[in-house]
Amino acid sequence: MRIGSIIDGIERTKSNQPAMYVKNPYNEEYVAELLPADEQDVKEAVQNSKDTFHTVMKQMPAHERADILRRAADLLEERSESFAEVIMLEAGKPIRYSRAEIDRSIQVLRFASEMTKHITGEVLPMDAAVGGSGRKGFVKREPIGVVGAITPFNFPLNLSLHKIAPALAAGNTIIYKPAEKTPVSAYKLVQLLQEAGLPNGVLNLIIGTGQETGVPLTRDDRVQKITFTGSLPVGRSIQQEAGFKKVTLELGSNSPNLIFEDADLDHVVGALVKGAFAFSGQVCISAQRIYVQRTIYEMFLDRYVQETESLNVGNPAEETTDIGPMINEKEAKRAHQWIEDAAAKGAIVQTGGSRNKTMLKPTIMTNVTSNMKVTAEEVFAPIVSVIPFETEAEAVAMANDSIYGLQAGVFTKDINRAFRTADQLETGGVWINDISTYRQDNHPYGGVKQSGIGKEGVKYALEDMTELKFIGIRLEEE
Ligand SMILES: NC(=O)C1=CN([C@@H]2O[C@H](COP(=O)(O)OP(=O)(O)OC[C@H]3O[C@@H](n4cnc5c(N)ncnc54)[C@H](O)[C@@H]3O)[C@@H](O)[C@H]2O)C=CC1
Ligand SMILES: O=C(O)[C@H](O)CS(=O)(=O)O
Repeated sequence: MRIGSIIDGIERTKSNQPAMYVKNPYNEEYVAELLPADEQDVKEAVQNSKDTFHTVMKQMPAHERADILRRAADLLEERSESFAEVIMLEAGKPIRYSRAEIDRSIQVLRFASEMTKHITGEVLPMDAAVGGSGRKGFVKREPIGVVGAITPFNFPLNLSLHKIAPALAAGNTIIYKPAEKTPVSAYKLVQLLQEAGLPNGVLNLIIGTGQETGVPLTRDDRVQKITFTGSLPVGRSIQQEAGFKKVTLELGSNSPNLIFEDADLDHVVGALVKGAFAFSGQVCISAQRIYVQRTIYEMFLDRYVQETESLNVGNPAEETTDIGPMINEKEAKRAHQWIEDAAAKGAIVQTGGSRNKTMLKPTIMTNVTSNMKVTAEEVFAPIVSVIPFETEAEAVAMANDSIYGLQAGVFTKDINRAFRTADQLETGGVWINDISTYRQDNHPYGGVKQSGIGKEGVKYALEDMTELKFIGIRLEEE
């Protein structure tokens, strides 16, 4: 399979750039050849998106946008197995988890379709201001224009739809720059939306590297907003390059989970095995730091190690596989090195710790300190640290000792402690009696501190992809 950028509905079949290849991270089998775009392609895509915004999108009524999104959801449901297979092949995500991603993507399209018909404004009480009597004031939401969507490899379909679906619902055009590691699902998604009735040029696809295509897209003044999900260094660079446009940044994390002595351990152990190791920890809200009250620390650790060791590690294509490969060998080596660095400083590997090519065994570490990379930075790998605490205040202080603040989990049966702790945690979201890794697609989602700027979750992304316009009238006196 060869794939190129799709601009104004037409696929580019030639490239001035060296070809790139997508390989299955588990066995290195060929998945696709890419024809990467360059800066000139990006410029043409932006001009086309700008023109299409004025000639097509501005005229398209809400009910038509809602219908396209609903038809896309129906088509994705029909083809869910083939999309799941693509994600499994290009990202190495175990097939059961790939299917779960498709189910969520369908929901995101449906939420967006429903929201399209409820983009409302307000009527202002103008006479509340001195001199305002005899005036009427209205606030309406308008689409912002061209949205640049730059996405990561780990949830290639769902995290892309968290940008594309609300942007379409709001009536914008989009330039979609998916991760070069996982562009096949992106390519299939653009084709599916075209089949659902999206006119040419409303969603332009740019296949290419961050440097060749992401940077010029970010810098282009004809783009009104960049919505980015990915790593902190790239997010920082986007913030600097974006100039005078809106920016949403969904970045990394080293999410804390706090387990108090009254928690339901039967639930907590299983939930945190999944929360730390699903998709080999390559989830930005993955449980990375687990704080356990000292009185139950040993009991939790024993059960946690035991349940982790029962995970099936292997081929992501197999139904029974829990843990597959990491995205590439470079990332697996980097993560393995972090384990070794921590061990050299006194950390103990309770289980795991070994690597074979892209396969890193689920790893639990104890005796860690806050200056080790495995706790201080985002590991984005199947590595979790378990740390004891004595008091609620100590647990909250350790959890907040991070440059990140995306989501946290708190486990307790004491409702007062649950809310007290949730109020004090410096994160964009807190789950009580669930893992930091749990996300629903309709709640506001996004970090504080260096985990990002702005919120996603269909309604919230949509709001940020519209501009408020005020229209006032001074009525003539009789
Ligand atoms: N907060 C959130 O919702 C999420 C955050 N992430 C973060 O993403 C990272 C892993 O994903 P990756 O794909 O490796 O991230 P990445 O940051 O390397 O790449 C993400 C996207 O940015 C593009 N890019 C790279 N350099 C660029 C530049 N200078 N200007 C513009 N675009 C550029 C890439 O081509 C890709 O499409 C982790 O750090 C993870 O925490 C991942 C998923 C969700
Ligand atoms: O959608 C999700 O489950 C998460 O946002 C994926 S990630 O952002 O944590 O990687």
